[in-house]
Amino acid sequence: MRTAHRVETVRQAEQTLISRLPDGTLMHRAAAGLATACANLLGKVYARKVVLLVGSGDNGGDTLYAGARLSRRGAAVTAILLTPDRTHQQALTAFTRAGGRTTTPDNAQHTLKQADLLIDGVVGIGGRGGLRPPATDLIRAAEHHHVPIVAVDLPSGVDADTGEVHGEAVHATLTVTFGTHKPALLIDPAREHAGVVHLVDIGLTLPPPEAEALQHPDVSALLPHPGATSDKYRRGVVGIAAGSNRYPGAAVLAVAGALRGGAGAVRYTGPATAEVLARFPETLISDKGPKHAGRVQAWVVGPGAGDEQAPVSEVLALDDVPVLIDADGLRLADPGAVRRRTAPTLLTPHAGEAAALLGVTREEVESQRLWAVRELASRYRATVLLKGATTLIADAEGPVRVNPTGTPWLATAGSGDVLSGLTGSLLAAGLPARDAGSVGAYLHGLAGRYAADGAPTTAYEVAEALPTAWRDVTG
Ligand SMILES: NC(=O)C1=CN([C@@H]2O[C@H](COP(=O)(O)OP(=O)(O)OC[C@H]3O[C@@H](n4cnc5c(N)ncnc54)[C@H](O)[C@@H]3O)[C@@H](O)[C@H]2O)[C@@H](O)CC1
Ligand SMILES: [K+]
Repeated sequence: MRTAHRVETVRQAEQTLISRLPDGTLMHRAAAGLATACANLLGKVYARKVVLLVGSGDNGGDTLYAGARLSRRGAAVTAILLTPDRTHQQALTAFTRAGGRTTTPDNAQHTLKQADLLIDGVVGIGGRGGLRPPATDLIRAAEHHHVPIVAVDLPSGVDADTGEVHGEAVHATLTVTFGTHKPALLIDPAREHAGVVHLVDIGLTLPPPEAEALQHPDVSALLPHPGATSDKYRRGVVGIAAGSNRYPGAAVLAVAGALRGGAGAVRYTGPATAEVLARFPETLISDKGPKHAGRVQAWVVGPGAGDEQAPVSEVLALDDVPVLIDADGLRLADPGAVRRRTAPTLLTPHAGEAAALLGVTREEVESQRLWAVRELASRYRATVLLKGATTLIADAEGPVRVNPTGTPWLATAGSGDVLSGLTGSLLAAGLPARDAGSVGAYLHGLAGRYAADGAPTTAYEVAEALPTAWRDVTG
């Protein structure tokens, strides 16, 4: 599990540790990890030209100490001091003693152009807002000359706690972060600025995180494993109330996902019976609507539903069954009915659907994804899975889950229907809504990568790749 903590939490953990250690220990740990990561990126250090962009806080201090280490190993290191009178003094002394040179922003253009590496020490967790001049121009110049950038703790300019970006921010090749990830390193749009993220352990003891990203072993541990005595009912039956005369394909794709999600059986109700049976003869069919469909451990409602209100209301009224609401179902669901439910409810909007539910623009959702997912979870008293390049899964409280496996190729018609079926199946197999959502998103993302393999793919192929993703995770 990768975990991310808010700035306030990091500072508290640091204070506890600092009081027990000799002065400067943490900064030296951070700088040592940073210098090693930079050396690895450079390949060889001797005679390489390294430029430091040094801000006014301890982030600049880390950078100068790392620069001193690289200088001792033979690199030609130049520090651009953004605010010379407010530079970390001890670090600056160590840096110049190690042979490092300093310059001012006005004289830095030529040095930057020739650099093999730029280390961004403008701001870390103490940063507020986007990049400010003169750092803005210097970063732009480095990006223009294709100089690789290593961000110290965070790419400067991003908001550490939310992943929001207000103004300009560094685009790093590598971010070396200390003690724990920060939410901005997992959540878009900031995450896209971080490049590869490397965590340096500086010995912090931390409370539960603000955000977390599952990895293979976490997903493997959560996946349902049928025992010798499991029959199809014990493995769970997932009900799919989806599709319409206009969109029968959504039903087929939701069933395709559901059949690969670990439930023992898939029951379908809706107008696309013929299409579903033609593709999947193993589906149980019910023509009486969700309420009288027979035993079901979780319902999926909404994909391709068009304006069919009745199945949505019926499913929401089934108070002892977990329900996943997707696509058209989100628009058709009465918020009061969702809030009143006692069994788990999982809403799975994309940014546009989330915007409509929140009464804001799509751009607002995309730029404030953490806020949007939490706000929806709190308004609906439900678990919410907000789809995107990094899908977020949140309850009103507790760590938000961030899915790390997404691929842009998943932005294809019908891909969301497969995800709803798959996730509903996991719900039926007994996973709590947050786990079903995060495991579903994880497998779906991996399957998308397998199906695409660098070329456009289709939703149906994503569903077909789900068993490969499952085996990859458990193997
Ligand atoms: N506290 C600790 O024990 C440790 C801190 N470490 C480093 O210290 C950093 C935090 O240091 P600080 O609290 O000094 O804060 P920062 O160095 O992140 O930044 C604060 C300074 O930047 C200025 N500033 C804020 N926003 C700005 C912007 N948009 N543009 C330009 N300047 C801006 C502020 O006026 C302030 O002087 C961490 O990110 C990490 O790199 C590490 O050495 C590990 C240990
Ligand atoms: K930084």
